[in-house]
Amino acid sequence: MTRLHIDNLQVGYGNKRILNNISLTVEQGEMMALLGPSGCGKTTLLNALCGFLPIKQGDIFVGQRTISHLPAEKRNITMVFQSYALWPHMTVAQNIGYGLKVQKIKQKEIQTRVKALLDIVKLTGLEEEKVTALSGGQRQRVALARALAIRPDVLVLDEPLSNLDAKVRLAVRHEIKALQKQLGFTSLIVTHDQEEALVMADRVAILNQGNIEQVGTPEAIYHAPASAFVADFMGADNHLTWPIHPSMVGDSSVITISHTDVSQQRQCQIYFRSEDVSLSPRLTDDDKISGLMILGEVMHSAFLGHDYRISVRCGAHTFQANYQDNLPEATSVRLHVPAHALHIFDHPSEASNAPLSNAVSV
Ligand SMILES: Nc1ncnc2c1ncn2[C@@H]1O[C@H](COP(=O)(O)OP(=O)(O)OP(=O)(O)O)[C@@H](O)[C@H]1O
Repeated sequence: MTRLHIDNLQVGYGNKRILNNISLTVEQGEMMALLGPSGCGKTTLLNALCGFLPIKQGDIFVGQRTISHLPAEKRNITMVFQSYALWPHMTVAQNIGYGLKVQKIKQKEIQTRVKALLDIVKLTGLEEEKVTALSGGQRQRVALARALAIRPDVLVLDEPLSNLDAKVRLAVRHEIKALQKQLGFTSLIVTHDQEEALVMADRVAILNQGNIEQVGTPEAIYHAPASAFVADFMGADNHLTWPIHPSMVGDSSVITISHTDVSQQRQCQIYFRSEDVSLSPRLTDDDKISGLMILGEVMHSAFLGHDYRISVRCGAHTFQANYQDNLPEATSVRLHVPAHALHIFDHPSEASNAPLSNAVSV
């Protein structure tokens, strides 16, 4: 396996541009997750890499080799599809060995490789079964083994787990990750599931409307989102614009912030996760508090299992906080978010949408 480098790639359908100047490197042996909302261009990028879709501009390198001009079968990039795309009339072993047969590899060598792969994906004993007799998780492992059989330079996986039910999905997720570590294959996995990307990938690339918004380790993407889009997409579901316009806060509601990066002069957007909110059902007058403080009223509570999701109204705003108890409607509450959990960005009306520091002491 080897390094994949995408340089300034533009791809579209007819006159419709879908990917704008994408540059991305997946290091040798690395698993990169490509994460983004529906329609942002994830599948388009994979199709362009595999040679199923022509590129309009830019280049794709596998190691030192440029492959943009090569037909799909000469690129040595293999795709694992969401739908498995197995041959239903073939056995497990025939499916795994299919690509090797096409490459006219000797039968003995095919048998050796198929046997080794059956062992790796834990399907030994099922080699003579028809794939239609297998479960979804087993079929996806056959698809993975088939893809690995031809020893591709790069493996791309297009939402490989989305047809599996929740429990099997968790198991196969860990199996693929363990296999990737064991065999060290270079891979790009597409998903729209944040948790899947964080668990499986060494690094994550966030795609938004055909542009890369951020590339980083799962921790960096989660704790230090580079844009308002990434913060929102990665679960910072509470949002407000600062300074608050007086009309947005009622007489009995208060939002205050003590944060060195936030001034009354400069407009910014503040994002935070509901799990980072401390809710207290008593209104205490604590002026030593730092970070964001919000006084409001409970609108409703929803039972989540481990705790409750409390919706709190503050003027024209609604915020979400997690809390251990159910709270009656109209209870007065205080929400507090520590400074380090606030993700603060310039307002779009300002010059850029760059993050201001979100980890300063206040
Ligand atoms: N064959 C096509 N012709 C024209 N437009 C297309 C075609 N295929 C996809 N598109 C458009 O390209 C954009 C990106 O689609 P793509 O399938 O790459 O998104 P995605 O991020 O993979 O979405 P999802 O998560 O829903 O699979 C969408 O606006 C889609 O409508």
